[in-house]
Amino acid sequence: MANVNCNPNSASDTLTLDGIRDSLIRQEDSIVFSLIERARFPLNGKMYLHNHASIPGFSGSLVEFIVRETEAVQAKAGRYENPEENPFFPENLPRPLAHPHKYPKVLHPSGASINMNKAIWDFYFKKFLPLLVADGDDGNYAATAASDLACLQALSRRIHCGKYVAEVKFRDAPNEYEGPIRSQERDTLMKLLTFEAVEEQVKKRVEKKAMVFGQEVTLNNTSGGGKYKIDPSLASRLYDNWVMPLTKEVEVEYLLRRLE
Ligand SMILES: O=C(O)C(=O)C[C@]1(C(=O)O)C=C[C@@H](O)C=C1
Repeated sequence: MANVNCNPNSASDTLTLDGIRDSLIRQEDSIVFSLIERARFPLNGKMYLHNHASIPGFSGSLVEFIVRETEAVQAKAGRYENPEENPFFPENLPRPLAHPHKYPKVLHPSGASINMNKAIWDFYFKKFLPLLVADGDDGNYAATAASDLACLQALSRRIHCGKYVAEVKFRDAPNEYEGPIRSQERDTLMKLLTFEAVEEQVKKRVEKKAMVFGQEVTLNNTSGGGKYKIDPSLASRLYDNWVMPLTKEVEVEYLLRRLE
């Protein structure tokens, strides 16, 4: 079974760039499926309006309400004890009530302070979502918000795996990275960690996954006539414009702190 985790399952599992890339490839499936699920609903724009839902004792949009409440429940169950998981609303999260699982510590401790979720929230709602879904309002707000959260969590998990990618790149070539880390040269670090050929493959594969997962499956061999549940080129654009640039930003931020 392909590994969905960037964090190794046990302290003895070695961290390798190939292993982490395999996990990123597996996570593409989760991301593409979550987009297909969200695209079942129209925009349902009222969900995103501040205070439109008039929830007693709560100030914010309905989607914010659902994300905050869901994160609180998941925090109690220990979700954010996993160093791969980052909450969208980290303030005042309840402590875990469930018996904690011991995750192997492979990251530098200062990596925990990196949380890119504000940028993820902003691009997802302001730029990406209007391209993904049809205009309109079908009133299915709670189900729609739950599917937004599934997209956000899958994207956040993938983008924050940049911490593991950066850690393994540093361990594989400390001599190359130490100089630019000491002089805090962002641009040099960005160049060192970029592999354009890999990025091209990622974009092509994600587009293909959107075609394969988003086609109509029938029992006779007639295809859906080239109709897909989401536009395959949009999946590739999502990675090109936001997912990979933010993953690289996580990698740079991590490396800048790596020798603290
Ligand atoms: O695979 C890597 O080396 C990564 O750093 C991940 C990733 C990506 O986000 O997919 C980001 C930067 C590289 O240029 C290639 C791919």
